[in-house]
Amino acid sequence: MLLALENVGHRYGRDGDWLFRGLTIDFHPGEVYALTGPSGSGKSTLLSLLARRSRPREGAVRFTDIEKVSWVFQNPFGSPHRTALDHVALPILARGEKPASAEDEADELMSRFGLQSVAQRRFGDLSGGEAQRLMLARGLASRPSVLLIDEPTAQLDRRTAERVDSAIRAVADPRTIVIVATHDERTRAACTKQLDLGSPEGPDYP
Ligand SMILES: Nc1ncnc2c1ncn2[C@@H]1O[C@H](COP(=O)(O)OP(=O)(O)OP(=O)(O)O)[C@@H](O)[C@H]1O
Repeated sequence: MLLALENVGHRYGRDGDWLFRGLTIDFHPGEVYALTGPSGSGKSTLLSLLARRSRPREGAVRFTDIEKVSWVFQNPFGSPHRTALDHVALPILARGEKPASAEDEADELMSRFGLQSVAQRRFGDLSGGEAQRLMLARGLASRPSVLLIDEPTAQLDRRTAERVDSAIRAVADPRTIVIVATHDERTRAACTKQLDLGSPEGPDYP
């Protein structure tokens, strides 16, 4: 499995400023990549290219054996009346697992993200940090080749954000390439590799 950028550059419009150019990097499963840079540096744009939602103006994004790309958005969303556990079990059932093994796998994911005690709580009653961690667990439950996470701590206070940062470490998975767009220095530090779109000398590579 390979996800790679080869000399990728992007700008909007024919005469727009280049957001980034010459990005070349291979992304590997098991790593958690922080994608950082100031507002407007192109983090969301690069996530869209990696999700195949748009194509780069120059260079190429290579997808080899990438079957599924999932997103975790900035604002957690779910079914307010369903339990937290259901949110994780459903994508496992959707993969075709039997109910008993879906339940075991969902339990394992809930404990991995410190959510055992809220497993039977309704989604609508979760705190912001719990809901955000649940989104990470749900993201992994669908077993994507690539998991894109957009600003996971933007809406959270500092203490809650710290628990999400430790969940960022838990999201590392040998089957999955994880890429986290973030402004947050602590979230960045929680990742295993860093890709900075905003450094004065141009992009920094891991
Ligand atoms: N569809 C579009 N058409 C024209 N310009 C766009 C489009 N999408 C984004 N831009 C511009 O491209 C630049 C980069 O936007 P992008 O959202 O990728 O940055 P970002 O680093 O994710 O910013 P933030 O941290 O504020 O979310 C911004 O100046 C934005 O206004």
